[in-house]
Amino acid sequence: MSQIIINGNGNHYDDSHKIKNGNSYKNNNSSPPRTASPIFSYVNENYSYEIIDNIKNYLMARTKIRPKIGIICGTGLGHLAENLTEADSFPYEEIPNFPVSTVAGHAGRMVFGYLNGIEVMCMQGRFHYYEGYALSTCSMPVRVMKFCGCTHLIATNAAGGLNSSYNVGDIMIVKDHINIMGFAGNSPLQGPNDHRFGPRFPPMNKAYDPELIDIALRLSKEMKMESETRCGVYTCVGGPNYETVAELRMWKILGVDAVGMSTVHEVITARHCNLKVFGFSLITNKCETEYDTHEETNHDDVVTIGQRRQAKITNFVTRMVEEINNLIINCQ
Ligand SMILES: O=P(O)(O)O[C@@H]1C[C@H](O)[C@@H](CO)O1
Ligand code: HPA
Repeated sequence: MSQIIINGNGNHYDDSHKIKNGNSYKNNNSSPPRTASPIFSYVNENYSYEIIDNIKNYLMARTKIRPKIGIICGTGLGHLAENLTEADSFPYEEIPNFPVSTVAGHAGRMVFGYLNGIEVMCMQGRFHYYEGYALSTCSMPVRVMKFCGCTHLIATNAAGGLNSSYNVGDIMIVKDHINIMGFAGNSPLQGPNDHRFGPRFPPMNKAYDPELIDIALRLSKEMKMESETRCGVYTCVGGPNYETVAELRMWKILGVDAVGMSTVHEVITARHCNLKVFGFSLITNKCETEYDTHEETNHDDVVTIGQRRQAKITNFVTRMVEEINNLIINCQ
């Protein structure tokens, strides 16, 4: 029988949705559905410096991995984390003060390990605004990455291709974003600023590191992925509904190439605490900008395309991690 419980961390959850620990976790399909905790709903959660530090201490006491690179796996892209060796995995339920992942295609754990010999930490599942979390809650784990020692963030996502030249399966390196939710005054940095995280008014003109973009473009040539690699502008909508034709047409005029429901607030939080960012979208569907079509975007297709492209994405991220690691070593 399920019951609503409050765990030692103050998180409320229904134990009928609790994710199993251990190896059974590897198969995400076996996980029962999860629900966002009502305590987080629409509240601008105050994840203080001390709380983030506690989360860091919890994790660091339980893994020997000391990552410089943090990775966020987008919908259907969690396979990446399965490639980590000597991995230490932490289900979100078990991490003090952590929210839980509720979306299909997001396993819901923080994984530390080696990717081709390089120490990384990886969010296998992220948090979205439409799950009921404040933007600051959605992007809180980015600060945890910073506290764990990361200097770089790789943010990946599944997105709809709005640029009509994009094909399903393409990788779009994010060169910039348009913060549509920010236009309505919604920001992960809203509220009092703790300057120990970063400045009150962080610049955002180099949100996506130009050097990392150049490296990614070079890699795409070396990996013979040039014809399926794009470089464009991403935007994040609140979701969970996909967009109307009129909305998509408007964003196309505004210069958006790909539409998703994440990443922007994570990148803002990352830049606020001075992480260098590389981001890319897997184009999982074409955005429907005509009325006379029978096509409809659906989440199952989004997840399926992610799974189909997982080998390529894993190779690409692995090469990016190697390149970033070289940059880090050369800066020491
Ligand atoms: O977590 P990401 O941004 O990769 O997931 C996208 C946006 C929605 O969560 C979902 C819609 O299908 O995929
Ligand atoms: N719109 C918004 N988010 C998405 C889409 C889309 O078409 N595809 C995957 N995530």
